[in-house]
Amino acid sequence: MATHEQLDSTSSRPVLDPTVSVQEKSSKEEAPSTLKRSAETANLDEKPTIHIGTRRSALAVVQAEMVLAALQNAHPELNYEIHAMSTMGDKNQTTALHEFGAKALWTHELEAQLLEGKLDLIVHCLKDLPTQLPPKCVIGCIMEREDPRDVVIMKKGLNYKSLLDLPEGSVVGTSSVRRSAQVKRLYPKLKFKDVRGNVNTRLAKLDAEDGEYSCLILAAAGILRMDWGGRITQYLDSKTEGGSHLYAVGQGALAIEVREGDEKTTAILGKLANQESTLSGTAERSLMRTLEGGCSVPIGVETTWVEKGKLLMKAIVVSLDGKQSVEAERLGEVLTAKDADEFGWDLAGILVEKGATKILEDINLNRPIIKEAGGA
Ligand SMILES: NCc1[nH]cc(CCC(=O)O)c1CC(=O)O
Repeated sequence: MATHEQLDSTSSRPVLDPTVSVQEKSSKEEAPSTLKRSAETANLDEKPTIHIGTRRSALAVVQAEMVLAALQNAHPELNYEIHAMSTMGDKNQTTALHEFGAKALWTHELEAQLLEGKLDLIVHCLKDLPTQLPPKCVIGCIMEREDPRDVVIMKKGLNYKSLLDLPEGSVVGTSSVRRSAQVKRLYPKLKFKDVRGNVNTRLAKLDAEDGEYSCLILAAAGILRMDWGGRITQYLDSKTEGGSHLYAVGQGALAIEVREGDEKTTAILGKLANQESTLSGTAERSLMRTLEGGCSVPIGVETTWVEKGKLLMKAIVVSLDGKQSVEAERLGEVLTAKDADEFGWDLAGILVEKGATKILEDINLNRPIIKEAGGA
């Protein structure tokens, strides 16, 4: 397919970049989670090394360092190295994300390294992981979720706090159709503009004096991990004044991808897994898989444990212009992965009964179809 070349021409071959790899040694004076130039690369002892793959953005590297710290704590008998790598999605900053129509763009170069054995695990935001992983790749664990909500960050110097405060015609920066569709639905007076790049780049664009954005909508999790929580002016959720705004499937949770059958690495990850985050993440992903949505379609969710083993999940599907929407919720017992899968599937079924398919079909019909290189 011609689209293969189109995408490939925007990227060069992925390489593991030694300048940003971290060689962890046993020496106590080294802060375990500090990224440093690896001048001295030799391990001074015989500890086996776990190779951790991640994308290269500042947030991705911070996340990999969090995982490294947790692993070091659980298994100090091992060495860890972070390999940060540019991916095709990082390099193509011009095409709107939803036009790629393929989430796997962000991950398959890392997965190739995983399958070759050059990496032992890959740290991802669960949100960025396609619901269908490539053959021989599996989720080894889902860690405890950070705040999953979206947040509003106002431009420096503006005195507004919330979306309700913004005057007519204000420009909201977001590249997510889930965010823009939900906000359009509630605030038709606002305008939307794509904002690309890593979280730090986006904040710089927001604050630029001649910048056109009044605010950005981002995931709380990324902002909090970068230690920029002070910039958050509003948290968005189902109870927000002005109207409900739901988050992306998997948002806020880190997931670790491993080779299928790699018992050794899977066992090492045991202590990092979080049961509630695993079950809610599984239920959300089951809903999305059933609706065949990706990050490119406006599906929002909110899952809450109302008591131990009892999950409440709200979901919304919105048309791109915000004019049509379907909402549903479900409360039930979720104790196992199988329960979680069925729970998500059931809620998807309710959404379909209420007309979600029509909205999703319209979106898919109007999108340029660009298939991922080698993708199905
Ligand atoms: N789209 C990129 C992306 N993938 C995951 C997060 C946030 C961190 C997380 O969900 O764990 C972000 C940034 C954002 O949406 O603001």
